[in-house]
Amino acid sequence: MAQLLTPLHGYLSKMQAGEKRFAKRLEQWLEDDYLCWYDLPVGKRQRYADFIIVHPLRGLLLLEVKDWKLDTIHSIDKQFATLLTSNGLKQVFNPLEQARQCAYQLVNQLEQDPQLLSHTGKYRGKLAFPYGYGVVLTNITREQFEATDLNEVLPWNRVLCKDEMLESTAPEDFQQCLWNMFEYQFPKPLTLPMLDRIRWHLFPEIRIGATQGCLFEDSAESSEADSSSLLPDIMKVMDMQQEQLARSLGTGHRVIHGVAGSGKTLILGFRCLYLASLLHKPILVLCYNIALAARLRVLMQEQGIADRVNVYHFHDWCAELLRHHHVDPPAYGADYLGTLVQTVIQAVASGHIPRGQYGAVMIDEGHDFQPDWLKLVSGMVDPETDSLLLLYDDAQSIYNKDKVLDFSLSSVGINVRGRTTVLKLNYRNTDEVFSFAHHFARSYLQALDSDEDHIPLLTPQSAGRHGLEPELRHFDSFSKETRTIAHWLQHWHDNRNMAWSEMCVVYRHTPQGRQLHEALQAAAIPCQWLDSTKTKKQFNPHDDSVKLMTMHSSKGLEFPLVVIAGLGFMPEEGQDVQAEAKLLYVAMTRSTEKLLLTYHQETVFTRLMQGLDILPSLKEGDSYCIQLDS
Ligand SMILES: Nc1ncnc2c1ncn2[C@@H]1O[C@H](COP(=O)(O)OP(=O)(O)OP(=O)(O)O)[C@@H](O)[C@H]1O
Repeated sequence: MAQLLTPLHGYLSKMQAGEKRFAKRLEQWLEDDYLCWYDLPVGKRQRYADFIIVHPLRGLLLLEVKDWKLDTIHSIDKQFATLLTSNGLKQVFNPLEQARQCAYQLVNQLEQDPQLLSHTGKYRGKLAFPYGYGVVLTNITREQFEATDLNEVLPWNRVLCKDEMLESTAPEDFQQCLWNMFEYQFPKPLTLPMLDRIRWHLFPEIRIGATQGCLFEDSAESSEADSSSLLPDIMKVMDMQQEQLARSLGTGHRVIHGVAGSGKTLILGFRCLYLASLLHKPILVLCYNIALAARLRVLMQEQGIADRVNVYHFHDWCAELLRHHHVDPPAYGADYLGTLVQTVIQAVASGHIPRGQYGAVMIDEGHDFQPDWLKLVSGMVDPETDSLLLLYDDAQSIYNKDKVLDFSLSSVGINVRGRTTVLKLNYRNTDEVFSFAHHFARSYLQALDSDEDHIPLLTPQSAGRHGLEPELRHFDSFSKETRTIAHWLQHWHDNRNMAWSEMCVVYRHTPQGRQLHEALQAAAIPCQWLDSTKTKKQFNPHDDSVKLMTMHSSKGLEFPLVVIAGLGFMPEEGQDVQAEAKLLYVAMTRSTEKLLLTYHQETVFTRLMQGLDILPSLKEGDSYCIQLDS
């Protein structure tokens, strides 16, 4: 079965009858290695092709689908067709010319990418794979076609007719009609990286990295020669599952249950961008973590949609709702936050705060939300769109002390039967960091009963990127630990060309944060300490400073280098060991490249880590850390 990357269920209502039939045939009759998209704007000039099909050996095919009947075609030439409609004669483009132009635009763009070209032989300098284009006439049979002179403007091999896509048609015959539309065949199949590059060029919105998130290229007029010199060597795009998921999120409620680093926030970004161009009401993005909310706000600003997407951490949103609707907030005191939430819930119940205010609501890190919060938030979605997305990873639930999600989602107004997707592949961490974190945490993470309404605990898989082994370092005292960390940071900055903004130091308790901050200040290292609500709200990952924060604050964030300091203080006596282990797991999985863990006294965690045979044996002077305090 072909992979339809624009999943049919979201598009069937938009499709003409013939398009629906054709899409179903593609899904049924093409094998797994065919990729198909429907009705997406492609490339620089944002032209639409009804269908795009890519196959590793066959190449790239663009198709226009027409439900025309023979007697509705008044006249047709190579450029235009005149149709008899209920409103009289109507002139439209010849569909083959449409498909041809779209194909040439794309081919021109793809030919700017040296990695997609042949470098030898007669096709040197041309695409290293074939391409074709054609027309599907869903209401004209081959016999009818041949009885006319249509062949003069629609060559027979570039047309697939009604009787070639019937239920009774043999799949091989259907495929043959598609392959007749290619003029050439190449012996070598497209490699996976080439397929990713093609997707990168076709659909800017699925790019990851510098240009990730653009739904539209900067300028349709920008010179192709210019852009070719800027093409990255490695093109990162969403994987097929992520792309399919991102494109399939239509109306209704949806849960994405993904392991740490599986691209949940990436999909949220795609979704915001897409919906911002469609919806009239604002979009609400909520999370629990203040620093994550700040990071997401930066993301929305970078996408140019900050005016249409409201990002808050949950309690900030509650306070903002009260302010905006002139409802008195509770007095500061014990359980201020709990009372704040209850005040909002009551104000909504009494009609002082209207429901359904948002065109779409997205909840990142939904595992930290309590049932009454989710109920409140789900009531805020405009019933017309009913668009709610909950992103979730139980292994990272670090705030709820009680058993997490020990309630059904339907009990809080979230209806996701049949609409839960699981993402298991961790892209953020290197295989080394990922294995270390996973081996450490797995004995503490217990699976909950799972059905679609309750969220199971997932076993993550590594995407397989390799890097340095994590390191665990012991010191005689915590003060020596903090001074050494400061020295290492300086070393990486000066000798390893690492920007300050790429480094993060995390700790468990405030006194350790203070000591670390003092050590970094004493070493004159630019440092942003997220020690208050104000500084967390000001967090900007791009600021040229080392970030210092608690493990809780680090959730949802990522940095090339993560130093986890003060392991000797974890877990403290009387603390819930499982909860502390989860917290440590969250902190470890923030690292995209290097992970360093430090401690000054043994604990149950450091002993467990030393027992993990994946830790490297440390040789003096032979590590990426530098020797200090000789
Ligand atoms: N298909 C992919 N190819 C390459 N990199 C990817 C892919 N998907 C995600 N990433 C990268 O992996 C990292 C983690 O993605 P993201 O922050 O969206 O994950 P997450 O599921 O929200 O993680 P967490 O729950 O731990 O916060 C990001 O740097 C993102 O760019």
